[in-house]
Amino acid sequence: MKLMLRYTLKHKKLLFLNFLCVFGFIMIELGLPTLLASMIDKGILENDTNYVKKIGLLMLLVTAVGMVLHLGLTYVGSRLTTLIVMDIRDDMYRNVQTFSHHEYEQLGVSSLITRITNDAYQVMLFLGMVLRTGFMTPMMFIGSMVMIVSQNASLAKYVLMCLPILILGVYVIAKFSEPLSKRQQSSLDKINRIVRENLTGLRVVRAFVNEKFQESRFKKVNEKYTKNSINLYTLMSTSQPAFFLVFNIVMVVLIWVGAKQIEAGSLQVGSLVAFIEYIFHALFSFMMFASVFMMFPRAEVSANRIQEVLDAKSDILINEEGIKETKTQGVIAFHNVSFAYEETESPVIRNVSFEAKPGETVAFIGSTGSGKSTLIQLLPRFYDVTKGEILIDGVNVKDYYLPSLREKIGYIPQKALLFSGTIRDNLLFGKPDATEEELAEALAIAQATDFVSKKEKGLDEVVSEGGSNFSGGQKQRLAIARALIRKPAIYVFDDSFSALDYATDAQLRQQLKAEVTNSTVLIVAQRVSTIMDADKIIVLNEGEVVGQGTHRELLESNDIYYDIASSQLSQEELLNG
Ligand SMILES: Nc1ncnc2c1ncn2[C@@H]1O[C@H](COP(=O)(O)OP(=O)(O)OP(=O)(O)O)[C@@H](O)[C@H]1O
Repeated sequence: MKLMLRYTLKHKKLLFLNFLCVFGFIMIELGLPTLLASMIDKGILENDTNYVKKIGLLMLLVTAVGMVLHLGLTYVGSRLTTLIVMDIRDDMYRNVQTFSHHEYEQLGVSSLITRITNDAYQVMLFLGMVLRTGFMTPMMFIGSMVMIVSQNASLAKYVLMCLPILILGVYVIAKFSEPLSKRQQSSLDKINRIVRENLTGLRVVRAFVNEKFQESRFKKVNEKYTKNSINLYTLMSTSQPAFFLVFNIVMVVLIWVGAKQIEAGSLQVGSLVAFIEYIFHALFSFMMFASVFMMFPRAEVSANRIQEVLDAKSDILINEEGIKETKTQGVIAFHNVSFAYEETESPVIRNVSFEAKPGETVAFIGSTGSGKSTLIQLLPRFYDVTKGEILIDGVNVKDYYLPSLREKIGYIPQKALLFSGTIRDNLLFGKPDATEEELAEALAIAQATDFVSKKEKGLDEVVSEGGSNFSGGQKQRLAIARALIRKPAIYVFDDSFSALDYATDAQLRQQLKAEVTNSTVLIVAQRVSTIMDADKIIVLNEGEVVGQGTHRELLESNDIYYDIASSQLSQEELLNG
């Protein structure tokens, strides 16, 4: 509720206009039955045609004004709700951008997508309803009740008698709809997750001929969602017939009692017609308000899910006051660094220390799961160390203004990711103002000139979602070119050469070496041939450094390194390495 109120109050002018339209519309709606009563009693029953015409014209005019106000109300209400939801989505997206990997993992990417799209949409539906009818109906109800009681108190008691029954019904429906709404949104999260997994992993699903299994997985969650939705909508839809039953009973009683009063001469026909009109307004307003009230738990569930995203604070803050400039560029020092993921009990990095200077290449090798990727992700603060410290240019990474820290680092992830757009767009992602020469130079070093020039549109070739129209090796080379364009002080290659053939890998590293003479290079690799020229190789085993040195030194002194190298290189390569 607070969330919706906060965002609505940001648009005070539109809100005021909304109120104005509501107020005018109510005045008109409440005035019409009185005009009608007067037309019947003073015009029709007394055969005064002029009076009928006069009041008829007045009613027409009033109805026209009412229509304009109604149109205004719909326009202002829609504008207001779309603006509110736009603000909510913007704020959610902005906050999600600041999340560390930990918050992404905790909330789940699929759930975040549902929250930004569907939950925001649910809030929009509810607010639309509130703005159009939520304010109007209570006022209309109160106004109509005042007219009902003031016109005929003896008939009014029948209307008042049915109100507690209606209120109880609305309360019961709202109470039951809340848990159903919660379940509905969480099954939507699951649908989203399975669709996402299935579509991104379509090739694996097909290769393993697992379509039937995946289909049944999807069917299961889809059925659950449908069942929940049916229960929710059934619950909501019982409200209308029940309401009309009560409404019709009240009408029958009123017409019965009213007819008797007319017979006794204590009530005029026109007054009874106006009275019935007011009752219709009162009960109809009540029903509309009840619908808003019943929609509230559903919207509240969504609003709470949105609030959760807005409240989630990253443990890795931007640090506005942090250091932006340093004297040196690219000096790295890890001091007794340990790290544990929140989900894992024991540390996956244990007491790691090493140093790297500009012009040096430091490589990491070790069995899968030994902690190589985790270790280098601590550098740009994708995660924060649990113990120890990491210094870049003598400053603890935590003391930097976060964007300045990340600007120092050219990070090329294990899984090359391209954005949809063109090749040029993807390269400019690294440096928006890069010149044509800079683009060409980066492509040349990354060994990408050849395949890019063979594309029909060259740099303007379209990149599909996730870069699916490029091979794994091409994607890796474009991802490397994107990082090279920035000319950062530190390069971090997380197994970024794995999809390249040996010759391209060797050419790329050779050109890279000539290009990045003043930068510090960290390379994670599975292939010994990729890192054997490194100035320092660090061997990791279960998160611990079990060896440091050059290729030659490690071959002689480190069994784990020797085993890895001998499983990949020929005897000749081992000896000449
Ligand atoms: N997000 C995560 N949450 C929890 N545990 C994780 C997470 N990412 C990795 N791990 C665990 O941390 C350990 C180190 O993983 P890491 O990816 O750093 O290894 P690696 O040496 O880079 O492996 P590979 O060579 O296969 O890429 C593994 O045991 C892995 O299961």
